[in-house]
Parts: sequence; C-alpha cells; structure tokens
Amino acid sequence: MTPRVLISDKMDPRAAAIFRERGIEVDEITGKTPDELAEIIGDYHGLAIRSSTKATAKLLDHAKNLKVIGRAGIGVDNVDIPAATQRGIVVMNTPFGNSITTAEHAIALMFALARQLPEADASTQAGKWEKNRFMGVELTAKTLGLIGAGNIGSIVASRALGLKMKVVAFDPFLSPERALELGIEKVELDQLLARADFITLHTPLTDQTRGILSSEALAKTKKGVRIINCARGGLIDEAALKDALDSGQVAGAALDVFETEPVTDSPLFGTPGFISTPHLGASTTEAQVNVAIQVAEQMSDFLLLGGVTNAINMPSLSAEEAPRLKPYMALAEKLGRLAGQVLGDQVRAVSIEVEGAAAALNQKPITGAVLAGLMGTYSQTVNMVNAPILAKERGLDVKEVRHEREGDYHTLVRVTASTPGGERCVAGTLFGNSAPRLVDIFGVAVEADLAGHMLYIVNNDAPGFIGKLGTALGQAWINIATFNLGRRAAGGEAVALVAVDDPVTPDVVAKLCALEGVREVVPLSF
Ligand SMILES: NC(=O)C1=CN([C@@H]2O[C@H](COP(=O)(O)OP(=O)(O)OC[C@H]3O[C@@H](n4cnc5c(N)ncnc54)[C@H](O)[C@@H]3O)[C@@H](O)[C@H]2O)C=CC1
Ligand SMILES: O=C(O)C(=O)COP(=O)(O)O
Repeated sequence: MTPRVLISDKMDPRAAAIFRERGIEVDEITGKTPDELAEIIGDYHGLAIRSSTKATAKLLDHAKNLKVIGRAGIGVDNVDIPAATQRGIVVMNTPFGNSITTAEHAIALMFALARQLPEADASTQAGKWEKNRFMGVELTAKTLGLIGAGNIGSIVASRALGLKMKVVAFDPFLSPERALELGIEKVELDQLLARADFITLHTPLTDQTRGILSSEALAKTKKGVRIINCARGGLIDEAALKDALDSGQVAGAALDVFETEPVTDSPLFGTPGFISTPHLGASTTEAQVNVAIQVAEQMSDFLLLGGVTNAINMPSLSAEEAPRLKPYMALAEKLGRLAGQVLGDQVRAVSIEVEGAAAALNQKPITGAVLAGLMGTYSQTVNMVNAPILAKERGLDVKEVRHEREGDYHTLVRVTASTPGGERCVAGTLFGNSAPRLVDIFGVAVEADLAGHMLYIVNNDAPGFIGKLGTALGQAWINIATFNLGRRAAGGEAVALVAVDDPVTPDVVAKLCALEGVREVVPLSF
C-alpha cells in the first residue's frame, strides 16, 4: 500500500517534492483547527509538522493509521510524546538543521537590544531624528550568560567569543571538558545571574527549566541586564519580566517565543526596552530547506524501509542497517509471539540472546521485535515503538545478551522467558540469511517455519499417536500443511509443530486434548 503523508504546517516545498519522488502520496493542508485535523488525520501514515500543529492525545486518538510524526525542527513540545509512544507512533525531529539560524537570531536580538534598533528605527522613520535618545552599550568585554549550552547554545557561544565577549554557562549536563573546548566558563545559575550583562536561554522547556527566570531569579540579576529568549516560552515568567522591565532591573528583553503562541496581546507589548519577534528563530531560507529535506528523507526512510533516524521515542536504525535487520526482526517477532502464545501471561522476565552473525548487529531493534511479538499476544496495538514501555509497565524484566562466538548455527536469536514454572527457551536462525527458522522449542530441537496457523502439541512419545492426530484433524476437516516432530528422549515428551491451512477452533483443540497421551495443545498464529 502506498503510504500517505500529511504536511500540516508551512514547510519548504522540497519536503513534498521528496515524498512524491520517493513514491509517497502527500497532501499539504495547513491552517486547520484541531477538530478539522482530527477529521482527516485517520487517512495518513505520516504527519509532518513544525510548531503550529499540536499533536495532542486527542488528535492521536483519531490517527488510526499514523506510524510516524516528523518534526521539521527541534522542539517537540507540541507533540504528546507519551501518547504517541503508547499508540506505537514514532516521533522524529531534525536536531541540527536550524541550529545555526536560531543561534544567529539570538545574536541579532542581542545587538538589537544593545543598540535599541527597533525603537531607533521606528523613531527615525517617524521623522523624529532622536540621536540623543538612543545611547547604546558595547558588546565587547561584556559577559554573556548562557542558560543551556547544547547545540544552539554552543553556536551562540562561539559567535559571542568572536565578538570578544566573555561567556559563562549554566547547564548541569555540560562537562568541564566540553566547557574548556568551547572556551566558556561553567557556572551555577546564581553566579550566572549575578555576573551576566546579557542572558540568553537555550534549553528545552521541561519541569526543571519552566520558569527558570522567575521573579526570584530576575531579582538576582545584575541591574540593567538584557535578556534574550529564542528557546521556549515558559522559561521566563512573563509577568515578572514585565515588572523587572518597569523597575529598570532589566534594561531590555527580546522574546522570540511566548508562554502562549500565537500571542496577539501581552502586557509586555509597548514596554520600553522590550522587543519581540513571532517565533522566527528558525525562519531562514537555509534552515527551512535543511529541515524540510531532512524530515522528508527521514520519514520516507521509515515508511518505505523501516529506517529510524533522530527518533525521540525509539532507538535509531539507519536505512542501510534496516534491510539487514529486517529478517532478524521478523525472526525475533515470531519467537516472541511463539513464547507469548504458549506461555501467556506467565512470563515475568525475558532474556534475548544473539549469537554468531546476529551479534554484529544493532540489538535494540531485535529486542524491540521480540517484545512486540511477546506483548502482541496480550495487546492489539503493540509494536516496536511501544513494546518496551508496555513491557516496563507490566514489570517485565528485559535482558540483552550478546555472544560473539558462533554456536551450532552461524547466526542465532534465543529468547528465554522466566515463568513461575521455570525458564522456557525458544531459538531460531536464518536460512540463507533471510528465511526465519525455529530450531529449538522449549528444549526440543526442531526445524520449522513459523507461519500462518499452527498447532503446538506436547504428547507422550508413543507409537500410533501421529495417526490418531491426523485422523482427528481430518475429521474436523483441517488440512495439514507441514508437520515437524521432535522429542526429548525416546518414549519421553514429544513435541509436534503442525502447520494447518485454517484456524483451529476451541472445540477442535478440546478434541485434540482428549487424545490419549496429549499433554498440551496450543493453537498458534503468525
Ligand atoms: N525559536 C526557535 O524558532 C527555535 C527554538 N529552538 C529551541 O531551542 C532550544 C535549544 O535547542 P538545542 O540547543 O538544539 O537543544 P539541545 O538539546 O542541543 O540543548 C539543550 C541544552 O539544555 C541543557 N539543559 C537541559 N536542562 C537544563 C536545565 N535544567 N538547566 C540548564 N540547562 C539545561 C541541556 O543539557 C542541553 O545542553 C530548544 O528548546 C528548542 O526547541 C530550536 C530551534 C528554533
Ligand atoms: O525547531 C524548533 O524548535 C522551533 O522552535 C522552530 O519552530 P518553527 O518550525 O519555526 O515553528
């Protein structure tokens, strides 16, 4: 089926062109209300957005076919990530495409504050020529306080150092080595507030950063500080900022982002020393081309090849790795499904081992596929994206083991499930590097394809059993496609894995269970 993508925010046309070139149907529909979007979202497999579209849990409830949300930009606070993850939707962004542009906007606003450029422009164009009103400050030798020294913060730092400023940074995750490399001084927040002539914010909005410039923090700043926010509204308490501007504690503030957007009215508007732009940080031709191309390529790789790049809610899997991992993921999913169908909800812990050639691969997608198979037996909506969190929610302990050595098979995936009754293990290999084959079912060696409808039967190894089983299935008009047998020891426990053409109903299962010597019958489907 041809995947369909909706672009719901203004995006460079190259995004749509890439989707089309790669054979994906694309609609560009911007400016819809949440309700209007909810009406159409069900038709799409991909949603490409910037910051205007709000991908809320309510919207995602309507997104029955959605597999991926691509954010052409950095901040994903307009996406309900837990809700997307629960629904098995991958969320990806483009973490570097607009960083330079946003850093440049912060620097532009710093200059605008230092020389009161917007006010001077307005006054001059009003014919006033107020040369004496606009006395500025130099940037050279001033201290710039960076709150957040990640991608954008560190670009701002390098530009500020070029302007001969001193740069201090508060970022709990900034290592001393990285600070040294950037040529900046790592400080605590209070030190930054006390020392900075200019403060610029470059953190995401989180529970820790919300209101980081509160009225208490503003009171600790150097009198006459100038503040720039090109990160996220909500980092600064806007009411407190208004008071600080009015009192002169803060000499100037430039906001590109606001607590509520779009903002059409604010107590800050018209305050002397206040400058604003309408969330323009990423709005340059270059940045928009970068993020549009990146998001379209990433989403296409995912929808067409299963490649996962820059995902917020699942491990990466490059488009090059994806084809090599695909048969392993199919094998892993089947093994997880087999274990889940036979062991049901008795599984308390699961260990996923890769051996031989499989050990050279990225193990996370293999683990994700085992969990998706295992949990898929309890939940309809489980997939690689939400399986790890569902497993965590169920308290399932997951272990990954990698054996470089080659065992009996050149490549092997083994799934060991811990149940109250002990450890139960299934394992499989790939024939010809592509065809999944089961080689071990709970300690009994077999060689079987796991496909379609099957029966897992445990019985006492005794002459005549296979005949009775065939007769019982024949009487129920169930055709046997393939038959695989294995046993622990002659005359002991035997296992039959029977592929059948049709699903086996509970009444037939009951009849099979009644056959002499039968210990267990589980209908399977793959
Ligand atoms: N105005 C606009 O149009 C744009 C805004 N942005 C926003 O800029 C912000 C920064 O983006 P990037 O630099 O790419 O992100 P990043 O993830 O590379 O850097 C964020 C930094 O904040 C630091 N941080 C996290 N919690 C912190 C805390 N409690 N206190 C101090 N530092 C903390 C992190 O350690 C990290 O170094 C994001 O919020 C992003 O959404 C990004 C692009 C355009
Ligand atoms: O990339 C980001 O985080 C931004 O805030 C840019 O927002 P935008 O894509 O310009 O609406």
